[in-house]
Amino acid sequence: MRVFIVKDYEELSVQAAQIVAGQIYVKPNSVLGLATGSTPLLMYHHLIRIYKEYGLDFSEVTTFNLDEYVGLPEADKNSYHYYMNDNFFRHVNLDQKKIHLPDGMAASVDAECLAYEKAIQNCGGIDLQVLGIGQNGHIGFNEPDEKFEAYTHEVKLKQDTIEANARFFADISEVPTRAISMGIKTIMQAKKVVLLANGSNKAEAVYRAVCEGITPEIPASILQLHQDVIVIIEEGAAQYLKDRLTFQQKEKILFFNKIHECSKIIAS
Ligand SMILES: O=P(O)(O)OC[C@H]1O[C@](O)(CO)[C@@H](O)[C@@H]1O
Repeated sequence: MRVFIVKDYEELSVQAAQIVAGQIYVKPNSVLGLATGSTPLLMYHHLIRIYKEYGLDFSEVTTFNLDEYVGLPEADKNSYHYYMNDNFFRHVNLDQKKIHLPDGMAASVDAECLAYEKAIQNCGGIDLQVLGIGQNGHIGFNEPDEKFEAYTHEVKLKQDTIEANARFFADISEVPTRAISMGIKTIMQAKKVVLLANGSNKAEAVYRAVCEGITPEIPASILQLHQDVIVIIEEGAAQYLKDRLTFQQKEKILFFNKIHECSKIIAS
Protein backbone atom coordinates (compact mmCIF):
# COMPACT_ATOMS: atom_id res chain seq x y z
CA MET A 1 0.00 0.00 0.00
CA ARG A 2 1.41 3.39 -0.94
CA VAL A 3 -0.40 6.15 0.88
CA PHE A 4 -0.28 9.73 -0.31
CA ILE A 5 -1.76 12.69 1.50
CA VAL A 6 -2.59 15.57 -0.80
CA LYS A 7 -3.64 19.08 0.14
CA ASP A 8 -7.17 19.14 -1.23
CA TYR A 9 -9.87 17.51 -3.34
CA GLU A 10 -8.61 19.20 -6.50
CA GLU A 11 -5.16 17.70 -6.12
CA LEU A 12 -6.59 14.28 -5.25
CA SER A 13 -8.68 14.40 -8.39
CA VAL A 14 -5.87 15.54 -10.68
CA GLN A 15 -3.56 12.83 -9.35
CA ALA A 16 -6.24 10.15 -9.73
CA ALA A 17 -7.05 11.27 -13.28
CA GLN A 18 -3.38 11.20 -14.18
CA ILE A 19 -3.01 7.66 -12.88
CA VAL A 20 -5.98 6.55 -14.99
CA ALA A 21 -4.68 8.48 -17.99
CA GLY A 22 -1.23 6.96 -17.53
CA GLN A 23 -2.77 3.49 -17.44
CA ILE A 24 -4.58 4.09 -20.75
CA TYR A 25 -1.53 5.72 -22.32
CA VAL A 26 0.59 2.67 -21.50
CA LYS A 27 -2.16 0.13 -22.32
CA PRO A 28 -4.81 1.59 -24.65
CA ASN A 29 -7.07 -1.46 -24.32
CA SER A 30 -7.06 -1.33 -20.52
CA VAL A 31 -9.94 -2.71 -18.52
CA LEU A 32 -10.93 -0.08 -15.95
CA GLY A 33 -12.97 -0.64 -12.82
CA LEU A 34 -14.91 2.53 -12.07
CA ALA A 35 -16.61 3.99 -9.03
CA THR A 36 -19.48 6.37 -8.42
CA GLY A 37 -20.36 8.60 -5.45
CA SER A 38 -19.15 12.16 -4.83
CA THR A 39 -15.47 11.33 -4.54
CA PRO A 40 -14.54 10.50 -8.14
CA LEU A 41 -16.66 13.28 -9.70
CA LEU A 42 -13.78 15.71 -10.11
CA MET A 43 -11.49 12.91 -11.31
CA TYR A 44 -13.95 12.31 -14.16
CA HIS A 45 -13.94 16.02 -14.88
CA HIS A 46 -10.15 15.96 -15.20
CA LEU A 47 -10.20 12.83 -17.35
CA ILE A 48 -12.56 14.62 -19.73
CA ARG A 49 -10.18 17.58 -19.72
CA ILE A 50 -7.21 15.34 -20.51
CA TYR A 51 -9.24 13.72 -23.30
CA LYS A 52 -10.00 17.14 -24.78
CA GLU A 53 -6.61 18.76 -24.25
CA TYR A 54 -4.28 15.85 -24.92
CA GLY A 55 -6.44 13.56 -27.04
CA LEU A 56 -6.34 10.69 -24.56
CA ASP A 57 -7.96 7.85 -26.51
CA PHE A 58 -10.65 5.83 -24.76
CA SER A 59 -11.79 3.98 -27.87
CA GLU A 60 -10.20 0.66 -26.90
CA VAL A 61 -10.87 0.95 -23.17
CA THR A 62 -13.32 -1.42 -21.47
CA THR A 63 -15.07 -0.32 -18.28
CA PHE A 64 -16.79 -2.18 -15.47
CA ASN A 65 -18.53 -0.24 -12.74
CA LEU A 66 -18.40 -1.46 -9.19
CA ASP A 67 -22.08 -1.40 -8.44
CA GLU A 68 -25.66 -0.43 -9.20
CA TYR A 69 -28.82 -0.08 -7.16
CA VAL A 70 -31.40 -2.82 -7.53
CA GLY A 71 -34.71 -1.48 -8.83
CA LEU A 72 -33.55 1.73 -10.48
CA PRO A 73 -33.87 1.88 -14.27
CA GLU A 74 -30.97 3.34 -16.28
CA ALA A 75 -32.91 6.52 -16.94
CA ASP A 76 -33.43 7.22 -13.23
CA LYS A 77 -31.25 10.17 -12.22
CA ASN A 78 -30.04 8.31 -9.15
CA SER A 79 -28.99 5.18 -10.99
CA TYR A 80 -25.28 4.69 -11.44
CA HIS A 81 -25.93 4.17 -15.16
CA TYR A 82 -27.24 7.72 -15.28
CA TYR A 83 -24.43 9.10 -13.13
CA MET A 84 -21.70 7.50 -15.28
CA ASN A 85 -23.24 8.58 -18.53
CA ASP A 86 -23.89 12.09 -17.32
CA ASN A 87 -20.55 12.66 -15.63
CA PHE A 88 -18.17 10.75 -17.85
CA PHE A 89 -19.15 8.33 -20.60
CA ARG A 90 -20.96 10.73 -22.92
CA HIS A 91 -18.05 13.21 -22.80
CA VAL A 92 -15.30 10.89 -24.08
CA ASN A 93 -14.86 8.51 -27.01
CA LEU A 94 -15.62 5.29 -25.15
CA ASP A 95 -17.14 2.51 -27.23
CA GLN A 96 -20.68 1.91 -25.85
CA LYS A 97 -20.20 -1.83 -26.35
CA LYS A 98 -17.24 -1.81 -23.99
CA ILE A 99 -19.11 -0.13 -21.11
CA HIS A 100 -20.48 -2.41 -18.38
CA LEU A 101 -22.58 -1.79 -15.29
CA PRO A 102 -24.66 -4.32 -13.39
CA ASP A 103 -28.28 -4.28 -14.50
CA GLY A 104 -30.30 -3.24 -11.46
CA MET A 105 -33.51 -4.13 -13.27
CA ALA A 106 -32.51 -7.69 -14.17
CA ALA A 107 -35.33 -10.21 -13.79
CA SER A 108 -32.94 -12.44 -11.86
CA VAL A 109 -30.42 -10.59 -9.73
CA ASP A 110 -28.50 -13.82 -9.08
CA ALA A 111 -28.17 -14.53 -12.81
CA GLU A 112 -27.08 -10.93 -13.39
CA CYS A 113 -24.38 -11.23 -10.71
CA LEU A 114 -23.02 -14.40 -12.31
CA ALA A 115 -23.09 -12.90 -15.80
CA TYR A 116 -21.36 -9.71 -14.61
CA GLU A 117 -18.60 -11.62 -12.89
CA LYS A 118 -18.13 -13.79 -15.97
CA ALA A 119 -17.96 -10.75 -18.25
CA ILE A 120 -15.13 -9.33 -16.10
CA GLN A 121 -13.22 -12.61 -16.25
CA ASN A 122 -13.83 -12.89 -20.02
CA CYS A 123 -12.16 -9.52 -20.49
CA GLY A 124 -9.09 -10.80 -18.65
CA GLY A 125 -9.88 -9.09 -15.34
CA ILE A 126 -9.50 -5.46 -14.33
CA ASP A 127 -6.23 -3.64 -14.98
CA LEU A 128 -6.92 -0.62 -12.80
CA GLN A 129 -9.68 -0.34 -10.24
CA VAL A 130 -10.72 3.07 -8.89
CA LEU A 131 -12.37 2.98 -5.47
CA GLY A 132 -13.99 5.39 -3.09
CA ILE A 133 -14.57 4.47 0.53
CA GLY A 134 -17.80 4.64 2.51
CA GLN A 135 -17.95 6.18 5.99
CA ASN A 136 -18.34 2.64 7.29
CA GLY A 137 -15.31 1.42 5.34
CA HIS A 138 -17.21 -0.11 2.44
CA ILE A 139 -15.73 -0.45 -1.02
CA GLY A 140 -18.14 -0.76 -3.90
CA PHE A 141 -21.23 -1.74 -1.95
CA ASN A 142 -19.39 -4.36 0.09
CA GLU A 143 -20.78 -3.49 3.48
CA PRO A 144 -19.23 -4.34 6.87
CA ASP A 145 -19.93 -8.00 7.48
CA GLU A 146 -18.74 -11.10 9.28
CA LYS A 147 -17.00 -12.35 6.14
CA PHE A 148 -15.71 -10.98 2.88
CA GLU A 149 -18.12 -11.71 0.04
CA ALA A 150 -15.95 -12.90 -2.84
CA TYR A 151 -17.70 -12.32 -6.14
CA THR A 152 -20.36 -10.04 -7.62
CA HIS A 153 -23.41 -10.38 -5.41
CA GLU A 154 -26.58 -8.80 -4.16
CA VAL A 155 -26.15 -6.57 -1.12
CA LYS A 156 -28.62 -5.43 1.49
CA LEU A 157 -27.50 -1.89 2.21
CA LYS A 158 -26.76 -0.88 5.80
CA GLN A 159 -28.81 1.87 7.36
CA ASP A 160 -25.75 4.17 7.61
CA THR A 161 -25.09 3.78 3.87
CA ILE A 162 -28.74 4.51 3.09
CA GLU A 163 -28.52 7.62 5.27
CA ALA A 164 -25.22 8.70 3.70
CA ASN A 165 -26.64 8.34 0.19
CA ALA A 166 -30.00 9.93 1.01
CA ARG A 167 -28.49 13.31 0.08
CA PHE A 168 -28.88 12.39 -3.59
CA PHE A 169 -32.59 11.55 -3.25
CA ALA A 170 -35.66 13.71 -2.59
CA ASP A 171 -36.48 11.62 0.46
CA ILE A 172 -34.67 8.86 2.36
CA SER A 173 -37.59 6.52 1.66
CA GLU A 174 -36.62 6.63 -2.02
CA VAL A 175 -33.11 5.28 -1.43
CA PRO A 176 -32.97 1.69 -2.68
CA THR A 177 -32.22 -0.83 0.02
CA ARG A 178 -30.47 -3.32 -2.24
CA ALA A 179 -27.65 -3.18 -4.75
CA ILE A 180 -25.48 -5.36 -6.94
CA SER A 181 -21.78 -5.01 -6.17
CA MET A 182 -18.55 -6.51 -7.34
CA GLY A 183 -17.19 -8.72 -4.60
CA ILE A 184 -14.03 -8.33 -2.58
CA LYS A 185 -12.22 -10.98 -4.59
CA THR A 186 -13.33 -9.33 -7.83
CA ILE A 187 -11.75 -6.11 -6.57
CA MET A 188 -8.66 -7.78 -5.15
CA GLN A 189 -8.01 -9.50 -8.49
CA ALA A 190 -7.56 -6.10 -10.16
CA LYS A 191 -3.94 -5.65 -11.13
CA LYS A 192 -3.78 -2.14 -9.66
CA VAL A 193 -6.06 -0.30 -7.28
CA VAL A 194 -6.41 3.41 -6.55
CA LEU A 195 -8.39 4.20 -3.42
CA LEU A 196 -9.59 7.79 -3.02
CA ALA A 197 -10.77 9.41 0.20
CA ASN A 198 -12.03 12.95 0.54
CA GLY A 199 -13.51 14.75 3.55
CA SER A 200 -13.19 14.51 7.31
CA ASN A 201 -16.24 12.21 7.46
CA LYS A 202 -13.94 9.53 5.97
CA ALA A 203 -11.10 10.01 8.48
CA GLU A 204 -12.11 7.16 10.78
CA ALA A 205 -12.73 4.69 7.94
CA VAL A 206 -9.42 5.61 6.31
CA TYR A 207 -7.50 5.20 9.54
CA ARG A 208 -9.04 1.81 10.24
CA ALA A 209 -8.58 0.63 6.64
CA VAL A 210 -4.93 1.63 6.45
CA CYS A 211 -3.60 1.26 9.98
CA GLU A 212 -5.64 -1.33 11.82
CA GLY A 213 -6.22 -5.05 11.36
CA ILE A 214 -7.72 -6.63 8.28
CA THR A 215 -11.36 -7.35 8.98
CA PRO A 216 -14.61 -7.69 7.02
CA GLU A 217 -15.98 -5.15 9.51
CA ILE A 218 -13.93 -2.60 7.51
CA PRO A 219 -14.04 -4.05 4.00
CA ALA A 220 -11.41 -1.60 2.66
CA SER A 221 -8.87 -3.04 5.11
CA ILE A 222 -8.44 -6.06 2.81
CA LEU A 223 -6.55 -3.77 0.45
CA GLN A 224 -3.57 -4.01 2.82
CA LEU A 225 -3.06 -7.44 1.24
CA HIS A 226 -3.09 -6.18 -2.35
CA GLN A 227 0.31 -5.85 -4.00
CA ASP A 228 -0.30 -2.66 -5.93
CA VAL A 229 -2.54 -0.16 -4.18
CA ILE A 230 -2.19 3.60 -4.20
CA VAL A 231 -4.26 5.40 -1.57
CA ILE A 232 -4.77 9.11 -2.19
CA ILE A 233 -6.14 10.96 0.79
CA GLU A 234 -7.08 14.59 1.08
CA GLU A 235 -5.99 16.37 4.28
CA GLY A 236 -9.38 16.16 6.01
CA ALA A 237 -9.73 12.44 5.41
CA ALA A 238 -6.13 11.98 6.59
CA GLN A 239 -6.75 13.71 9.91
CA TYR A 240 -6.48 10.62 12.11
CA LEU A 241 -3.51 9.26 10.18
CA LYS A 242 -1.71 12.47 10.97
CA ASP A 243 -2.91 12.79 14.58
CA ARG A 244 -2.66 9.22 15.79
CA LEU A 245 0.45 7.82 14.15
CA THR A 246 3.91 8.14 15.60
CA PHE A 247 6.67 9.59 13.44
CA GLN A 248 8.06 6.10 12.82
CA GLN A 249 4.68 4.79 11.78
CA LYS A 250 4.24 7.72 9.43
CA GLU A 251 7.64 7.07 7.90
CA LYS A 252 6.58 3.50 7.25
CA ILE A 253 3.10 4.08 5.96
CA LEU A 254 2.81 7.50 4.46
CA PHE A 255 4.26 9.35 1.53
CA PHE A 256 3.71 13.07 1.93
CA ASN A 257 4.99 13.88 -1.52
CA LYS A 258 3.14 14.16 -4.78
CA ILE A 259 2.89 11.48 -7.41
CA HIS A 260 5.17 13.13 -9.90
CA GLU A 261 5.93 10.10 -12.02
CA CYS A 262 2.28 9.73 -13.01
CA SER A 263 1.90 13.34 -14.12
CA LYS A 264 4.84 13.00 -16.48
CA ILE A 265 3.45 10.08 -18.46
CA ILE A 266 0.76 12.09 -20.16
CA ALA A 267 2.96 15.06 -20.93
CA SER A 268 5.64 13.09 -22.78
O1 LIG B 1 -17.75 9.17 -2.60
P1 LIG B 1 -18.90 9.05 -1.67
O2 LIG B 1 -20.14 9.70 -2.21
O3 LIG B 1 -18.57 9.48 -0.30
O4 LIG B 1 -19.24 7.52 -1.60
C1 LIG B 1 -18.33 6.59 -1.09
C2 LIG B 1 -18.68 5.23 -1.56
O5 LIG B 1 -20.05 5.02 -1.46
C3 LIG B 1 -20.56 4.49 -2.67
O6 LIG B 1 -21.07 5.54 -3.46
C4 LIG B 1 -21.63 3.54 -2.36
O7 LIG B 1 -22.37 4.06 -1.32
C5 LIG B 1 -19.37 3.90 -3.29
O8 LIG B 1 -19.56 3.58 -4.61
C6 LIG B 1 -18.38 4.95 -2.99
O9 LIG B 1 -17.10 4.53 -3.18
